[in-house]
Amino acid sequence: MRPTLADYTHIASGKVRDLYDIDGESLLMVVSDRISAYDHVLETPIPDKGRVLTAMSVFFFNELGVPNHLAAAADDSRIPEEVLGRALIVKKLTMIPFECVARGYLSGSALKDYQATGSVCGVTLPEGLGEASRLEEAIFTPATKAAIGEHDENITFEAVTEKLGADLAYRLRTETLDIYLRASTLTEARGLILADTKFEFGMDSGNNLILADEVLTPDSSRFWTVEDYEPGKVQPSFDKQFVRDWLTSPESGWDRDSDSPPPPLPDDVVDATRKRYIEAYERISGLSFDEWLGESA
Ligand SMILES: Nc1ncnc(-c2cnn(Cc3cccc(F)c3)c2)c1Cl
Repeated sequence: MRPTLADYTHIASGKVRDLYDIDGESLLMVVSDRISAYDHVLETPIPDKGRVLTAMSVFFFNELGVPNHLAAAADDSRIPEEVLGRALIVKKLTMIPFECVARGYLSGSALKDYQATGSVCGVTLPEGLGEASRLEEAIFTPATKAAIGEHDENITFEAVTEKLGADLAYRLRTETLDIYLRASTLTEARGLILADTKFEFGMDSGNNLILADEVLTPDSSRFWTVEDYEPGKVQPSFDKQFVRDWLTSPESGWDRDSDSPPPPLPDDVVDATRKRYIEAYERISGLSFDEWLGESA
């Protein structure tokens, strides 16, 4: 007989995820089927999104072979039935208060910083770069963790050093770039560009650096297709483009610049998006999503 979520203490919520305390040492990280777009959490869930993103994190935690916070199998008996397949038991860590972002391509806030200053997080880049330019070498672009609804703020490596000391700052940069390089090599061989990704690290009681949170999911990363890659313009998001296109089409009746919440998504957009998440997982992992535990929504 599995426990229920009510047996656990809710301790944090992100836009699409929730964190519970199990016993003071282990946490339950629950991924919902919610999807966000244009800084709004949409009212229409994407069935199985939580399970696919959980399966992706587990695949990469196993693939990368670096110390991580997974503390039990994905079918551990402490995981409630209602979240089986989209929840993981993780070791409670002392989290490092910075988002560790690796970028192999210039996009989003990094592109804005580059266009304003010629650099990103204090790293000067070559002239003449634009939207989605591939960088000769991936860069470490740390950021402060913003509250829900706010944007993370890019900071310099020196600022991280000031806060954490040089040793830990160097280790974070090295780990972040090493993992990005290995993951992006793997995904690109399967036709998907990992343009950038965000890691979170924590320290365990033995003062070891542990890879935590979600890893290399479409919520923590930008995925583009190799096939459609064309620098100089905003690349279509592998997983969210159907949602973005519909929300900005006349059919939705929504004005992105207004404060009004986005309307519910039509079934065909939901279904196409669900299929994209499953496609990303199956192409990257080489596994069938049908084999992943939990009930398909
Ligand atoms: N292993 C860990 N130990 C201690 N704390 C965390 C931790 C705290 N915050 N977050 C991000 C977050 C916020 C909201 C919902 C989420 F599912 C995740 C992760 C972790 Cl992963």
